[in-house]
Amino acid sequence: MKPRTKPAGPQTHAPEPLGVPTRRAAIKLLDAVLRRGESLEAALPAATRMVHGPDRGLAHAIAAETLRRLPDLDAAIDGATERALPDDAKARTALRIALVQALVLGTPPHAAISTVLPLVDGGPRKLVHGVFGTLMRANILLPEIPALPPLVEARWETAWGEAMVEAAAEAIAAPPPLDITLADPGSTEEWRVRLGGESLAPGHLRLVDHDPVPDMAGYTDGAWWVQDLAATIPARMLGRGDGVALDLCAAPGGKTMQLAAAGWQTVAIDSSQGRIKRLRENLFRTRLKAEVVRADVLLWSPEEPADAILIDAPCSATGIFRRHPDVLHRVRPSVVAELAELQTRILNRAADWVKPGGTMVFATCSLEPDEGERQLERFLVARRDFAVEPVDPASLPTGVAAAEGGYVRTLPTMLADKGRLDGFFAVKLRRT
Ligand SMILES: C[S@@+](CC[C@H](N)C(=O)[O-])C[C@H]1O[C@@H](n2cnc3c(N)ncnc32)[C@H](O)[C@@H]1O
Repeated sequence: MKPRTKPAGPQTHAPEPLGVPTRRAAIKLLDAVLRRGESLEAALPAATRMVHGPDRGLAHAIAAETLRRLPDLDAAIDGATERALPDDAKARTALRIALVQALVLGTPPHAAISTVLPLVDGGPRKLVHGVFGTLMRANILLPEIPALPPLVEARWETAWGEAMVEAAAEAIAAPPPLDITLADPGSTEEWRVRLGGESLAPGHLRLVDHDPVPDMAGYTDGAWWVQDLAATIPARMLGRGDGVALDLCAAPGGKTMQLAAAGWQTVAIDSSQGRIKRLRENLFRTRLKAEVVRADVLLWSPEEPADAILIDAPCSATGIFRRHPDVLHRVRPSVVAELAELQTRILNRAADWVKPGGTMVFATCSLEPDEGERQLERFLVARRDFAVEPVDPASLPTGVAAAEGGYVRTLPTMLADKGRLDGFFAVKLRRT
């Protein structure tokens, strides 16, 4: 006879204490970046599947702030532990997110630790509790100017010098101000009066204090879109539209909208379905017109050569580290080398699509010379039918000038008293 068992019923679990799933999501985000080399943006949907509404934003904020302050958080942890914890130890991860909440995000210490401890149950709970308590009792503060990860610091010091490294460290302390681009540059003063802020170029406004973007006047009506000032430079370099412009690697469409608003007959090409969807939504909201093509530019080609081409090439994105601090921890030299090779292929292919006498702008939001200056050097050797076209100084934002080689290089040292600039490289080339 079979032994009697309890009838199977629905499984019940004790509900987790409030706030714990959000911290678990933050840890998943950190794992995705630090262990698997994914971007925060790409990891967000899967990591935050179990949290909703504002808790998603909180999970993202905990992970992003941890990445901003990682070397300083680790230094604090190492100063309070007898033996250094391995980089990927559960205890270190738990302490990082408890500390960042208490020291940066203003979470009361008891809430910061009580929402983290359940995540190390059955593991190093005592250690985490003890180290956190020691640091709180010592009233530690993180340094005002964050430390950059040592490998990034060394790489950027070699490329740009000490002053740039200092500026980058200051810049990582907080997310950048909000830059917006107006569809009609002629309305800049009108919108400056309505929204406040400062204009650093025609059609640009920089705002420090503002409402959530969708609630701001003019957003729903499509009068403007969010776009970092440095990111507007490549399309500014092409000037007013005169013919057909191909926008390669176009989504989510910041530069497509600039080109369309400047009068170019614009064709926007991108391979990503999700990002193309956002590009279409942006065009719909701003009522700007462009032909949208979903294609891999390494396989696609236009029916006819174009008057102008803008290549905002896929890159390491290290220039936008203020908004995407994950790049500081996941972009290794091998990643830069791979992307530089892809950029070379896209650039050489697109060069054949420029009409004789036409222009091409190549740009990357990178602080790695291999994705900018070196890329240009290689291209000019390979393509004798192209020359660097001088940039009209009036097309550049306040405080930005072309370098001696005719290209534009922006660094976080620039506009230091006005909220700084992202790192960008852009060059305008003419087919002779
Ligand atoms: C720097 S982002 C573009 C940003 C965009 N230009 C803007 O201003 O909003 C690079 C884009 O390149 C696209 N991309 C990457 N490889 C591609 C390829 N082989 N063909 C087409 N698009 C590609 C990515 O999907 C991504 O949207």
